[in-house]
Amino acid sequence: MSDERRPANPWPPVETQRPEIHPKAPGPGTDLEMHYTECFGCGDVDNGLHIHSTVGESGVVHSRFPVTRAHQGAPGLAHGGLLACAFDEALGSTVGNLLRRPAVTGKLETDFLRPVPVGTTLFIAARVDGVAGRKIYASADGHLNSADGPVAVRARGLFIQVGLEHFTTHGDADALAKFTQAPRLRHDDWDINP
Ligand SMILES: CCCCCCCCCCCCCC(=O)SCCNC(=O)CCNC(=O)[C@H](O)C(C)(C)COP(=O)(O)OP(=O)(O)OC[C@H]1O[C@@H](n2cnc3c(N)ncnc32)[C@H](O)[C@@H]1OP(=O)(O)O
Repeated sequence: MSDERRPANPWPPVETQRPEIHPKAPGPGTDLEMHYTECFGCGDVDNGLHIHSTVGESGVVHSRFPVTRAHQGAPGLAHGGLLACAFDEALGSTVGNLLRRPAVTGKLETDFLRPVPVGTTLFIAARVDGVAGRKIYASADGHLNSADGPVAVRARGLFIQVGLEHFTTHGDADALAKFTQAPRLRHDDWDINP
């Protein structure tokens, strides 16, 4: 089905406020470092997605996902679940870097409009659309092979702001300590009160 014929639900689905870019958010032109070396999306992980992101103008973050044979589902084509993963990363990174609020994915929906062949690079443009209390709504378009190439995948995500104890309670406290000691990620520069 073409994009135009897909039913369009209102987005964001609730009344929201305009997102406020954090004063210490990286500015336009900044290449974002991997937020965690072991992250499957942006980290230095064998057969990971190796996504690189750059802050663009007007609250847009541009991410590139080079699709390799390690990312196949059908022969020669990217696996849909890994494409969803790429958008989770791109959206989560946009929320985290621009708002500097720790947040986790509550809901992620994807529209797969065109196949994404191995050997292509998906250019993902993501933005924060609105904020309602702890709920942060973000969306992204994934273009084939260039920033203005045809849109192959679209995604919308709801991120829920959490306190840092979310990660120490449910995750690896030592890894989190290393994560938040990195100068760029100092958590006293975050908005951590949900
Ligand atoms: C400088 C910084 C850089 C950092 C870069 C970082 C990059 C990171 C990149 C990595 C990217 C990868 C990122 C990842 O992979 S994150 C990993 C994947 N996600 C998770 O593991 C999250 C698991 N879920 C939970 O922990 C809890 O369920 C959470 C914390 C989400 C909510 O449990 P909590 O008990 O705390 O809150 P609540 O249940 O009262 O909900 C609160 C509000 O939210 C609404 N709600 C919740 N869920 C949904 C839903 N599905 N649809 C619609 N609405 C939903 C809910 O109705 C309520 O609304 P309201 O009643 O208030 O109106």
